[in-house]
Amino acid sequence: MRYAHTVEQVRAAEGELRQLLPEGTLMQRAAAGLAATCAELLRASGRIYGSRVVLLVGSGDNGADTLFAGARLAARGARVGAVLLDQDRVHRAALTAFRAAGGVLTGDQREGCAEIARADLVLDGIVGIGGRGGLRAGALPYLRAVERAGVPVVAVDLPSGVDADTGEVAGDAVRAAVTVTFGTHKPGLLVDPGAEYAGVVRLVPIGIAVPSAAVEALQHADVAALLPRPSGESDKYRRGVVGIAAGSARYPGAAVLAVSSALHAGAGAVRYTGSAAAEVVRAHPEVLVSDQGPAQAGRVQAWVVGPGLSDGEEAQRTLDQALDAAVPLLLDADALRLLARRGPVPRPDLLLTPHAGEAVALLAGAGVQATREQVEASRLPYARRLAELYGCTVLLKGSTTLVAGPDPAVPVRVNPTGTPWLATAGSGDVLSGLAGSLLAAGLAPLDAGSVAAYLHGLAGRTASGAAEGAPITASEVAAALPAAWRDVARGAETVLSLGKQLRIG
Ligand SMILES: NC(=O)C1=CN([C@@H]2O[C@H](COP(=O)(O)OP(=O)(O)OC[C@H]3O[C@@H](n4cnc5c(N)ncnc54)[C@H](O)[C@@H]3O)[C@@H](O)[C@H]2O)[C@@H](O)CC1
Ligand SMILES: Nc1ncnc2c1ncn2[C@@H]1O[C@H](COP(=O)(O)OP(=O)(O)O)[C@@H](O)[C@H]1O
Ligand SMILES: [K+]
Repeated sequence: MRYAHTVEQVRAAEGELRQLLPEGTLMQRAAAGLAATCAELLRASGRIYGSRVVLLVGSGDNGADTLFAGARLAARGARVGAVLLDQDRVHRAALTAFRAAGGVLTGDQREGCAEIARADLVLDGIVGIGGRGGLRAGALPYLRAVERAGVPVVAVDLPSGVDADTGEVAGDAVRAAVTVTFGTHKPGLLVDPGAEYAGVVRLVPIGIAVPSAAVEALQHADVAALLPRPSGESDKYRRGVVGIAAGSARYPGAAVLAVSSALHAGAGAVRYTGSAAAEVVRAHPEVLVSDQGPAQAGRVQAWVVGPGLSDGEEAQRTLDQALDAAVPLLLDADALRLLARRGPVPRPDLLLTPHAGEAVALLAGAGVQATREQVEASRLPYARRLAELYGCTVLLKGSTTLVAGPDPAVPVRVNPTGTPWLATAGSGDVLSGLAGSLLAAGLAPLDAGSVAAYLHGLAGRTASGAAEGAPITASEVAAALPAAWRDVARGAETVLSLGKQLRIG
């Protein structure tokens, strides 16, 4: 599991440890880890000796870490220049160490920008966890120079301008190739839009012990431990039967897709009820179909209601029957809009899987007005809010998928395997069938949602191909689920080569 903690938690843990250690120890640990990563990057693209490095140095300890790391690089022969964003407020000891090691201060803004244009690497030490609001105006000319030169940036602790606790970006922020973060991950490094700015994230342990995380991300081993596997005692009923109420005359395909992924997940059998029975059986002869609603469709261990269901009276009846059944329930797509009309039905065994637009409808159903843009910009707070308002687990889909439970003390799960190639029609139907099947196999809603998102992301990547990828269909994502499952079950660490993907390992 990969954990992320809030600024408040980090500060409390650092405060405790600092009492026990000689002054400056934590900062030196941070600087050493930072310098080691920078040295590795410089070596990979040439050599350290004679390479050009520019430090963007803010007024706090983030700037101090950067100066101490710059001193280490200068001592190894790099030509390191520092831009002081606030000439009057700079960590004195760090500046002294930097100059003693041969580091130089750049002159005025023009000279600083010219240095950036020639640099091999820029370190962003403008602000770390002490940053508030968007970046201040003084830093912007240097950011523009970095963008013009296309020089890679290593962000120190987190990209300046990204909110550490939420991943929100108010105004400008640094776009890093690599972020070297200290002690623990910060939620803003794992959740978009912040995660987009962080690039590859590397954690430098500095010895702090932090309590229960605010956010966590599953890794292969965690998912492998949660995957339901049949044993010698198993039969199809004991493995769990999932019921799918989906599809309509207009959208029969949604039913086929949800059923198809449900068949490839943990359940031993899939029941289908709805108007697309003929299409479902043609595609998947192994499915038990019924034209009755959930109340008469036979026993299941979990229901999935919503993909392509439409929102008429029949759909409403289907939802009501599924809500009455005393088994775990996943609501997606049209069922979410129907639920929004009626408002929260708090149930610990309920899993909602909205995208941002459906989240807006659910929020409105609970009396909270928000726009799609607001939800996308503040994914973490809105996922938490929805889970609290609806008293159930919420999987918020999109650029980073989050799964939040109703108890605010339980960490929100962020999915590390997503790929934008999944933004293809019907891929949400595949996700809901998969998660429903895992619910039927006995996983708790938080586990079912996060394991489903993990496998769905891996399947998307597998279907799309390595590196740059290629467009995929939702059917191909469903077909790639067994490969994703095997990959996880083997326990092999998938080495995914692109920047964002490296966070998995
Ligand atoms: N606290 C500790 O024990 C450790 C802290 N470390 C470093 O210290 C950092 C936190 O240091 P600080 O608490 O001094 O805070 P920061 O250095 O993150 O930022 C605070 C300073 O930035 C200014 N500032 C705030 N918002 C800004 C904005 N939007 N634009 C420009 N300037 C802004 C403030 O006026 C203040 O002077 C961490 O991110 C990490 O890099 C590490 O050395 C590890 C140990
Ligand atoms: N930019 C993105 N990056 C990663 N995943 C995405 C992105 N956009 C959408 N997705 C994923 O694609 C799927 C789309 O689901 P959904 O919006 O319900 O589409 P549909 O209704 O067509 O099935 C979700 O799993 C979502 O998380
Ligand atoms: K920074």
